[in-house]
Amino acid sequence: MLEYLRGDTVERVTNLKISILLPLHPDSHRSTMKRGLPPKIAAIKARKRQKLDQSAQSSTVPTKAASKRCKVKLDDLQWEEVAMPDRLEDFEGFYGLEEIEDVAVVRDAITGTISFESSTLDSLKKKDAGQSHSGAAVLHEPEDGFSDEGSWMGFSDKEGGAIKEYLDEKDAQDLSENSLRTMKAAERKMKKRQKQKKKQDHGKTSVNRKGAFDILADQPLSGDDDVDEVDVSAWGNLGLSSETLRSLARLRFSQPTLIQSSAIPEILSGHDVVGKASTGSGKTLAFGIPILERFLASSQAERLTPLALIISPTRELAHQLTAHLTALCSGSDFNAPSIAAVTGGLSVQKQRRQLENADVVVGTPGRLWEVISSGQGLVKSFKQIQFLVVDEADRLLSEGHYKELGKILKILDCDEEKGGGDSNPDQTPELQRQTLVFSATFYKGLQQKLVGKAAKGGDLLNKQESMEYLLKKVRFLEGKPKFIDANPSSQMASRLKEGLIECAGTEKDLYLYALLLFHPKKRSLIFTNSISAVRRVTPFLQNLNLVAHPLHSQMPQKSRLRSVERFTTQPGSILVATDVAARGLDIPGVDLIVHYHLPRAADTYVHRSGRTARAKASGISVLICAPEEVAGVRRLVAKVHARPQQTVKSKNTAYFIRTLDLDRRIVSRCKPRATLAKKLADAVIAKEKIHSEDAWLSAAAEDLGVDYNSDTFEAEAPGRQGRGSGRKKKQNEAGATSKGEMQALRAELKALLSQRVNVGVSAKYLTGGGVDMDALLNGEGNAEFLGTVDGLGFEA
Ligand SMILES: Nc1ncnc2c1ncn2[C@@H]1O[C@H](COP(=O)(O)OP(=O)(O)OP(=O)(O)O)[C@@H](O)[C@H]1O
Repeated sequence: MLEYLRGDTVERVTNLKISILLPLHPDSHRSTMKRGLPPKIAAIKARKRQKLDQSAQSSTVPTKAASKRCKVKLDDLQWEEVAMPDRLEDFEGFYGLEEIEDVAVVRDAITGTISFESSTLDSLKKKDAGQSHSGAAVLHEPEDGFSDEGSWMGFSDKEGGAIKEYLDEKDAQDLSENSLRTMKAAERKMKKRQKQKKKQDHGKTSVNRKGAFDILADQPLSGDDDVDEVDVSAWGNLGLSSETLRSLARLRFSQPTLIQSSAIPEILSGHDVVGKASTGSGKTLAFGIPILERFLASSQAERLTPLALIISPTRELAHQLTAHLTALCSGSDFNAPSIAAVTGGLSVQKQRRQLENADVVVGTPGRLWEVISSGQGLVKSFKQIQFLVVDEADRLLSEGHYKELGKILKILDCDEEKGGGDSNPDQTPELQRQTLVFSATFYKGLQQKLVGKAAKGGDLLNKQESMEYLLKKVRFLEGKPKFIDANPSSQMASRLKEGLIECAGTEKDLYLYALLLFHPKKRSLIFTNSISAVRRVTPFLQNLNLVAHPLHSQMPQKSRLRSVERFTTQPGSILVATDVAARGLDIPGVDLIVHYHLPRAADTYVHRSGRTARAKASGISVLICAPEEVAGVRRLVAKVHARPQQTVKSKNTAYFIRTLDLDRRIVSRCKPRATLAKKLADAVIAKEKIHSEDAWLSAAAEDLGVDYNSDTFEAEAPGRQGRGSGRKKKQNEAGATSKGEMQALRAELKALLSQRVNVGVSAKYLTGGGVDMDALLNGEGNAEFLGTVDGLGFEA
């Protein structure tokens, strides 16, 4: 039986476990501060003691029920501190939790006074009697310790010595328990590695169901015979181990990219590095290879804490980085490091378990903070990492994203033994880790926002400014990191073609569809600025028989991964996404990027466009904009292409993004089907919305005990004529489309989709590459239209 203990209202309970949360202050004899222990160490000790006590009791005390109880004062009870989650140490020792087991709370039936009974002292006495626990404390009969009034008088000196002896013994056991745990952890790690090795030997992967990123991890494997034929001599002067060179051969990476050849030697020599290089230029391996080298060089037995922590702004990127680094080690003849992804949307418990064995941890700031700070001992373990990598650094350090990263950095940097932290810089411990910061973009606007000024424009930061900005946010080993700018003149991929399509704001859906028809069966990524647009555009395209998948942050994590997986595996599929997909995603074979909504900032334009033309591939990035947006877009793109010393205003040299030529007759032929597809999509969305609003209002009305009728509510609700009423009206109209009307619309659309739109198309497109003759002859391509985006005015 268990009851709450509240002042003197407590009833007699047996085997009560009392847990109280009490403020610790220096005067309290239970305070961890009084014992001179930092809260965390006290917590660990308490945990160990608790375990030992439990095992001692289970081995020495016959049963709790059978043991004899004696009266004891509340304050004389053997309170035990409870290990607190690391996060609570942020309260700087203000709170502590203590608990005690096996205490009976007794209320005198006549006087109503409360007293406590415990059998713990009794059990200690039994240990002394040498029943099973050698060297246990010597205690007198519990009754001897009580005064005539029955209150506990405390231990004599002799007895105090006995307790000390008992505790000393426990300390010795603490030590051996500690080493036992260390050995067990090492054993677990070794077993895991052996398992991995076995799987590698059998050419298996550790995942049953391959997701998008698992596929990436498996991708580059080839037979060992082929590996010997890959010439990796170009990596020769970077000082890499034979194991890493073999892995690179397996990946068929015969030479390093510029950022890799510049950054790897610096990192290997122990420097902090800030690396800037264009999208798709191999920044992941620029930090991944040195981490692998350090892993191979260090003895596995001596490392029981993670070697590296890699922080990514999005979940998808975190999983991709995990897969990319796994691919580097897949099929290798060495024991591969264990790489754990710690991202939101997946089980925290599972991730905590994975962390126990992880050599490299890749995660998003929010989940990392949650897992590290609420775990026990994880902060200590992460303080020992040798590499901290901040990928997409300008994003992670920007306003709105820095909060959680800042908390992680603070907790890793603070010395809890001295009460240090960034509020107490003198006591901030010396750094042991290297910090590696990577991105394709570092923006001035970011820095201005962070120092509280309004951001004007989005000018690129030069080296000096980037440094000043970074030094404010991140601690570096040497005070000043090495700054490596692999592409000082441009952050856009060299094989990227850019263009814009001008159309009325209300016709973006139509032009998007037409653009996709000009680009049949090619993997396309469409960016919008809002989740609602993703929800609308995806079914619109699906209604037009295009294979489209949604991706936004409000989707469940499993659906997010599924969308990316399908986009990666289905040829010619389309991903409609918010900017959650803008950074870092490395999906092979993305041919076309469409900015359905204009990017809000120059860095977003760079990163969105960077999802194509990666490594040595080529690709196309197209902005769809309304006439009034064109001038702004041109300025934004010119800014992105401006060289560091060049002003955007110097018209002669400024980059000028071309307007693409879509055959307007084809666009107008697409209009009826696009209109129908939009109508159908809007109707479905409106029905869903009305249904969910209705369900919410019905539930609210039920809670309030009032009747709810949606029609009356609509008619009588105040303020319904105000802002948004037009949209609401449209939504209601769309939602009112009957089943029969929907069926008729679908049939009409089906008939339209069975016709080709480019019958009798201008010969200009046939001869100018507008029609893909190979696809036509092979019976491939789009059923409605045969063409390629090269017909849009790009030079072949
Ligand atoms: N040395 C190399 N040779 C050939 N391909 C490489 C090499 N290094 C990396 N790659 C490939 O290049 C692609 C892009 O690499 P990665 O994702 O690291 O780019 P990134 O610079 O981080 O891009 P972003 O800025 O968009 O995040 C990946 O598919 C990767 O496998």
